Amino acid sequence: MLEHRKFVNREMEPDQKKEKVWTREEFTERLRDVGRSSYHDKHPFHTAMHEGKLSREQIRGWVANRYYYQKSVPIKDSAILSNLPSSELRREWIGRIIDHDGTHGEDGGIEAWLRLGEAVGLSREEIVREEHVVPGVRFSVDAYVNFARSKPWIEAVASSLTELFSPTLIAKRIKVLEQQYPWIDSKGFDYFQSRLTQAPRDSDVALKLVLNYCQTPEAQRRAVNALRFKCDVLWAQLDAIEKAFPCAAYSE
Ligand SMILES: O=C(O)c1cc(C(=O)O)c2c(n1)C(=O)C(=O)c1cc(C(=O)O)[nH]c1-2
Repeated sequence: MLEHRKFVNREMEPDQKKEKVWTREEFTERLRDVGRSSYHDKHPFHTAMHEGKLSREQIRGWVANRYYYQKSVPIKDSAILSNLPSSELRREWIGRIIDHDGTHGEDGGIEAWLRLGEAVGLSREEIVREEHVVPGVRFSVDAYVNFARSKPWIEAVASSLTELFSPTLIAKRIKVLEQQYPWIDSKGFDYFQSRLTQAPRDSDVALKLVLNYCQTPEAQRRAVNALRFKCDVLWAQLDAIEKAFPCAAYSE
């Protein structure tokens, strides 16, 4: 476990001198450092997925549990929206909710995730009933929604910056699923295809906001810590999934 990623006390790091404000470039690098050290692309469950080692049961467990994250993302974004102080900022953010919930006559990401569920052999009903969602996933996702509700909006925006790192992981995942898991109907991959354009656009907006609004050492430190928190949210989900669908089930 320890060789996969470094765990730090979020309150103590990063080591930023009180008086020093990072330049935009330095600040961006600090944020990217968080991804390099702590993003869930390095989680052993993802490593096993990428090596084609997951059983059907494990893939199904992952999809069924991730549904809880997917359905919570627009709730999280609605919480952020409610804390944004201007129409201009709310206009920037509102599209995220539509991306996931859809709009009249157009499906969103949650529907696409349910189609992925069907493509891996789950029924829509068992996903929506959350029969397979384990407590650790529920706790970590709920912590993310609560963070968005209760923290200053710019910290909540900073916590979404894991999306700076997701396109590389998702592009790899599409290839891996197609090549290593040919039993999955590739029609299920629409969700991931849409994220390849949505995530860079969203993280671009979020990064600009964070760079513009976090202008003191304290605000910058808080933004980095928010991103660390979010990496823990993603990591904890995979820990819980791995525990419920363990490595012993790798051989099918
Ligand atoms: O599959 C992934 O690895 C992954 C990661 C992330 C992320 O890094 O936060 C998101 C998503 N997917 C995703 O599908 C998604 O809609 C999403 C929204 C957010 C967010 O914090 O607002 N992150 C992510």
